[in-house]
Amino acid sequence: MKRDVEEEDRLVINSGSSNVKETDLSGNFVLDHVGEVILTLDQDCLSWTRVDSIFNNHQDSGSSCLGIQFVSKRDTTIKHSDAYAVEFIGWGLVHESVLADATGCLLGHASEMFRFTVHCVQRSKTQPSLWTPSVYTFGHMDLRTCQMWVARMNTFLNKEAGRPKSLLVFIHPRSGKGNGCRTWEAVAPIFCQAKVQTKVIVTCRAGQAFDMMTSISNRELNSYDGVLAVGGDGFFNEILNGLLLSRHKAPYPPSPKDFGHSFNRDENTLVHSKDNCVEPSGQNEDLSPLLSTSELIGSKIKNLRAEDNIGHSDQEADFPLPHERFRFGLIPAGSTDAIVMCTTGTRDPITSALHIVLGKRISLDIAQIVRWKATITSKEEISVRYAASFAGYGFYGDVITESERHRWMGPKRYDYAGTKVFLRHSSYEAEVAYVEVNKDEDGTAGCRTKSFWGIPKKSERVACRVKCDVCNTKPVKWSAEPPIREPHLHELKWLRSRGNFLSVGAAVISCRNEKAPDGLVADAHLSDGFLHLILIKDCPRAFYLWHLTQLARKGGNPLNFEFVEHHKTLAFTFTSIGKESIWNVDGELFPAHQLSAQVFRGLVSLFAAGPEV
Ligand SMILES: Nc1ncnc2c1ncn2[C@@H]1O[C@H](COP(=O)(O)OP(=O)(O)OP(=O)(O)O)[C@@H](O)[C@H]1O
Repeated sequence: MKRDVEEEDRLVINSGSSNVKETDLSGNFVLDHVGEVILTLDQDCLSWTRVDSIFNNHQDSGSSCLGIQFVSKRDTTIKHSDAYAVEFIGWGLVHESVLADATGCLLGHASEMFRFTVHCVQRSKTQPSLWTPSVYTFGHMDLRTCQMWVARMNTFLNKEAGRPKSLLVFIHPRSGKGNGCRTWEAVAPIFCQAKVQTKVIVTCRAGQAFDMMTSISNRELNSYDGVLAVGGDGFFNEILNGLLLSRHKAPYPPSPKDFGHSFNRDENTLVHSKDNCVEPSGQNEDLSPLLSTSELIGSKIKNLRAEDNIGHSDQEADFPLPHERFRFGLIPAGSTDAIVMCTTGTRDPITSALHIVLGKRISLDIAQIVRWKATITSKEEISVRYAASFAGYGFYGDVITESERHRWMGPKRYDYAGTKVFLRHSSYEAEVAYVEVNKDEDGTAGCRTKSFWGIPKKSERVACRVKCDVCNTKPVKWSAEPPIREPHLHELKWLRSRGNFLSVGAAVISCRNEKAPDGLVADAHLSDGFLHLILIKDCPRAFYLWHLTQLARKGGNPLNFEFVEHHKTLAFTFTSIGKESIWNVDGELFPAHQLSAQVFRGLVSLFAAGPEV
């Protein structure tokens, strides 16, 4: 007989409790390695109480035998929001008693019965950002009872919003220490258990993921719930650019009147025809023969604009940005993995995979960087890049240039290159103009220059975290729109800084990583719509070392120095004046003599919940 939902809702099996609601299911089961429990399922969670209270105060943390970790007896609830799979696993052994002998091994007997497992997330007690998968096995002698609980649990899990069903996965096999494929193998079972379909592509060359993201039709892209990068920040940047450069329609950044390029201030559009876009010159290749990988991609990116509709055969299918459903995901396998650190609070592939299968969502600001000239002598050649974490010049560009020469060293190349560039102590003359942000637009915004050369002051920091108030309280009008639009362009107040800089940097997010635990800008937010412009003026090497050591220290104050300018802004322009360095965009090389940049608030979403701090 067909049982309708209402009738099923009233079903209560072996209810030993008078508190059970009509909509709940309740029944006696055996929880593997715990014993007999009364199991209750309601719309928020699956919970249990132990029938046998003899062991209530015994072994209340998870036990192990021969290296196998068993469930903790202290845990008595699994929230649906923390569960990602429920599976009926058939007939087999369930361990019923929990006494441990002197060696910690479990004694007692096991019985055969029908079983189902619940896969969920467990948060580390010492490091709340670190998540591990955990599995609970419940047994019952009746097949139909087990199957019904599985079906009902799955009904609740299917109601959990935002969980992905189908993902496109790119793996960079040579990322970081060359562990891209092994990293994916370690997390792939989580996707299988969660019944997430994955189309996996292992890249054979730099630029392949970019090409595929550019040429994939919107219809096919819309058939996925997201795209995952198994690799580092540079690989993520490649995928991000593949999607945005061909689909994001937006005016180029605003600039001061004397910046000297063809941004049409009246119409808020950029006047550049295909004639403006020249093919990569040999000169460019000469400039940095070592940069072959990223410049190869760069040259492909160069003239690609959303308006050209390159690679889209199905123009009728739209791909709106920001996209309501489609998200990016990042499984860390790279050398720095700053984006993962900032968005999950840890650098752990399993944690990232769990954020993804649980369908977590966080918005991310994205900077649009428009290069007008690659070198002082080159013709105007417009090239656009999007950055999710950081764009830097001077020290940062030199480190990435140097490190590219020593890619064979793996992640250690950054220490080597950093030391070499630090000892070189080069400074570069440049002019930076940036948009002043009024205090009423952001209470903490505006220009901050530091007051003295002495002991740094502790600054007031509101770090970005899970359910961040700063990221979630901005007016909707800011969302994913250009930060400044007509008719407000003429109202912009441009401030300037000109001089010799050791580095010029623009942080979109805090850029935490293992070398800089709080990041370059500890109070940068993932989606507040601001860029943090960090200008480090030429100073004695010892002072610069002091700044770097503050950067490397948890709780340090790298920005509280007289020679450091920190400006929260919406857009900036940069022109090199004397000797040149190279820009570093999300860890990838980007030669630019003159560029402009702006930030788009929450332009893309990531499968992540934010850091627990
Ligand atoms: N199969 C491949 N072979 C070589 N390079 C590749 C391949 N796939 C992607 N790349 C490129 O390698 C670059 C670095 O990738 P990734 O970020 O994963 O590594 P990484 O070791 O963390 O390096 P970085 O610190 O520069 O980010 C990216 O620009 C990416 O385009």
